[in-house]
Amino acid sequence: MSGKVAVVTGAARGLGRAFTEALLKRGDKVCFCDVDVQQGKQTENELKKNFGDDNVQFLPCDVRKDEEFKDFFNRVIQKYNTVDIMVNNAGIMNENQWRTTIDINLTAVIHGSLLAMNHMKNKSTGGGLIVNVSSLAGVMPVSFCPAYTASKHGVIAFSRSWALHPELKKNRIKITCLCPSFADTDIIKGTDDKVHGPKLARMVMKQYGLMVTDRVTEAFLRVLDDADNNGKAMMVTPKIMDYHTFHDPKL
Ligand SMILES: NC(=O)c1ccc[n+]([C@@H]2O[C@H](COP(=O)([O-])OP(=O)(O)OC[C@H]3O[C@@H](n4cnc5c(N)ncnc54)[C@H](O)[C@@H]3O)[C@@H](O)[C@H]2O)c1
Ligand SMILES: CC[C@@H](O)/C=C/C=C\C[C@@H](O)/C=C/C=C/C=C\[C@@H](O)CCCC(=O)O
Repeated sequence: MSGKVAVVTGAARGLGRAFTEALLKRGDKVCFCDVDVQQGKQTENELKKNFGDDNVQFLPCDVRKDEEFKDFFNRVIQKYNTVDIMVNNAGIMNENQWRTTIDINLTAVIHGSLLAMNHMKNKSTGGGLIVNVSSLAGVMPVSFCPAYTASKHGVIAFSRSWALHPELKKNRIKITCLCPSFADTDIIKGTDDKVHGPKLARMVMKQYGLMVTDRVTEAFLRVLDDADNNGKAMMVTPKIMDYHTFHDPKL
C-alpha cells in the first residue's frame, strides 16, 4: 500500500481517469479535477463506489484559469493535508485553437508544476513527484499538429530544466514526463477539423497502432516506481516502453 496523496488534472475520463484508478488501486488518495463537471461527478461516483468515499474526490477546475487552479490545489491540501504526487494530465489537441492548446497543454502544466513545487518544498515531510503528461509528439516532429507538438516539446523542456535545479534536489522533489503515442481515448476521435491533414493523421495513427489505456497506465506506474526518474521522458508505444535518450550538446 502506497498511502500517498495525489492530484490528477483532467481526469474525468481518458488517461487521467486511468491514472487515477491506478493510484487508487495502489492505496493512494486522489483528488482530481476537470472542466467537464458532469463527467467529473459521474467518474467520482463510480470511483467512490469502488475505492471508498474518503479516498477520492472530484473538484471542478479549468486549469487555464489561474485563480481556479490555485484554489483547487489549496482545497486538496485542506482536505488531505498534503500533496505527494502531482500529475499534470489535462490536455487538448486542436490546431485551429492553437492558443488554447498552448494555454492548456503547456502554460497550465507550468502553473501546476509550480504550485506543486511550492507546496512540496515547504511541507514538513518534504519531497514529492511531479508527472507531466507530454506525448511522443514531445520528442519528435509531427507535421499534422505543429502547435500541439510545440506544447508537448515545451512540457519536456520545462520539466528537464527544473529537474536539473539544485533546489529541487535539496528538497527531494522529482519531475518527470510521460510520452505516449496514440491511445484509445476521446482526444484522438473526431479530429478531422482539428489537424492539418486529417488523412495523414489517420495514416500515421494506423501505422503506429492504437494502445489500450492499460498499456499507458503500465508505463505511468513504471515511472512512479522508478527512483531514477528525475528529468526523464518515458516513451510508450505499442512496441516501446523506455526512456528517451536526449542528445544534449557537450560544451
Ligand atoms: N490519447 C492519446 O493518444 C494521447 C497520446 C499522447 C498524449 N496524450 C495526452 O494525455 C493527456 C490526456 O488526454 P486523453 O487522451 O485522456 O484525452 P481526453 O480528451 O480523453 O481527456 C482529457 C481530459 O482533460 C480535460 N480537460 C481539457 N481541458 C481542460 C481544462 N482546461 N481544465 C481541466 N480539464 C481539462 C477534458 O475534459 C478531459 O476529461 C493529454 O495531455 C494528452 O495530450 C494523449
Ligand atoms: C488522428 C490522431 C490525432 O488527430 C490526434 C492526436 C492526439 C494525441 C496523440 C499525440 O499525443 C501523439 C502523437 C504521436 C505522434 C507520433 C508520431 C509522429 O512523429 C509521426 C509524424 C509523421 C508525420 O507527421 O509525417
